[in-house]
Amino acid sequence: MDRAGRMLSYEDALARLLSACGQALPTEVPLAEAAGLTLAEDLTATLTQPPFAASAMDGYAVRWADMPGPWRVVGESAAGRGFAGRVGTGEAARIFTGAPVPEGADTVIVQEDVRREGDTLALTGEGPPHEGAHIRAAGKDFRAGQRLIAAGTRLSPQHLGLAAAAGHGNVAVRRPRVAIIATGDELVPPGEAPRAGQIVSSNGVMLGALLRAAGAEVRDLGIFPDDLDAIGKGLAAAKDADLVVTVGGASVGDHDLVQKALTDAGAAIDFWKVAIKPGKPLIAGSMGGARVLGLPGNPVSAFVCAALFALPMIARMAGRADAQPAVTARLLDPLPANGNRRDHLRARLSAEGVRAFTAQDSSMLGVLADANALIIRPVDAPAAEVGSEVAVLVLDRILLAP
Ligand SMILES: Nc1nc2c(c(=O)[nH]1)N[C@H]1C(S)=C(S)[C@@H](COP(=O)(O)OP(=O)(O)OC[C@H]3O[C@@H](n4cnc5c(N)ncnc54)[C@H](O)[C@@H]3O)O[C@H]1N2
Ligand code: MOO
Repeated sequence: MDRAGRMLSYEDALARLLSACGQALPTEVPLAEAAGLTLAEDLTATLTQPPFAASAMDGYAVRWADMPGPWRVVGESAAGRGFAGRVGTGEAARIFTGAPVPEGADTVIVQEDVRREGDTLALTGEGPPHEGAHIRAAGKDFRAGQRLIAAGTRLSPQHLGLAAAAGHGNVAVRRPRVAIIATGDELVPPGEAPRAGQIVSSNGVMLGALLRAAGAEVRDLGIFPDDLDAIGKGLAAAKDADLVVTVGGASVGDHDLVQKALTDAGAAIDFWKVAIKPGKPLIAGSMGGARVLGLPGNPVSAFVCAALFALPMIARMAGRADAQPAVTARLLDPLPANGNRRDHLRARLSAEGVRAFTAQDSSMLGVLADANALIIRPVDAPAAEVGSEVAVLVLDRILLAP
């Protein structure tokens, strides 16, 4: 709800959250750690690739004017060890893939097309199709000074290869810092045996992985009991983050203390409750320089809220354009009319279409783990027949979105 007491729509909530997000400060990271992170500045080549005219095949470097031979072999050019001499009229140099083309030569003949006896080389096959055949010109890929990757690009493994070839060992990225605080007296860490009334805190590890995969630097601060002082200590430890994510204690129960702990810590609450399902009791605010998202404790609610709101916030803080990972798909089963909250049904998307799971309780991690998509049901959507088209959030895509 906003201060006027209305429950916000998904669209208004997202717009408010995004407008409060500034860009995280740039930081230098080694290329080996940069996959999935967002480039802070345009990346420009400091090297030319290939740095020299290079052979694309194993064979012989010759002058096109001397075709169809024969030739006298005068030297060898290997990758990393070029031929210092010159290829003159009637001469050839043995050459290997990736090796510099010697001065004087302008064409490479593949070795399958020649017969060599001693230093004499004769054409036996078709030979090169044209002057310059099988030679990669210097700078064919890129040249020093050329802008190769734009600021705001999410770095793929291919971008890292390009950046390395272009002369970079490090890159400047924006990696928003996220702190995660789980709250609840009933929680024990993963791997620990719960006693009576306790459950394992599955949200920290799930959200940490989700947000890390989205390009954030995540600190999971662990579990804090339902106690104002304890949650306050967690918030104090989180305050240098760009985004503080609390989970649990967001609702109306006597032990749901997150809002109170936030205001005690000096945070300003922007809104509480969004017209979405699951995840209605979402809290949004700011604490010093940090944005705060208070996610509901039910694991599916926490996941859906993080997917819908935390991921676009991280993208904005990282300097990326907002992603649009929704697609349309045909329904394989009918759906009933929707109510007054935008619903996000755990579903399975295949080449044939999309099918919602029968069980949609927001505590069910088994169904969430089987789902590869969320069917989006707009507010007041009418019942939908088999074969009708629905909007679908593809879960793989929310992480890979550029
Ligand atoms: N009277 C009302 N009750 C509830 C409402 C409401 O509007 N009126 N909203 C419901 C909805 S919707 C949700 S969602 C939940 C959210 O509640 P909280 O954010 O306060 O979450 P908790 O009460 O702390 O926990 C809910 C549920 O999730 C489990 N949980 C909590 N943290 C974790 C964790 N880190 N890992 C795994 N599971 C966790 C917790 O044990 C509870 O079972 O409120 C409804 N109630
Ligand atoms: O919205 Mo709660 O997240 O329905 O379970």
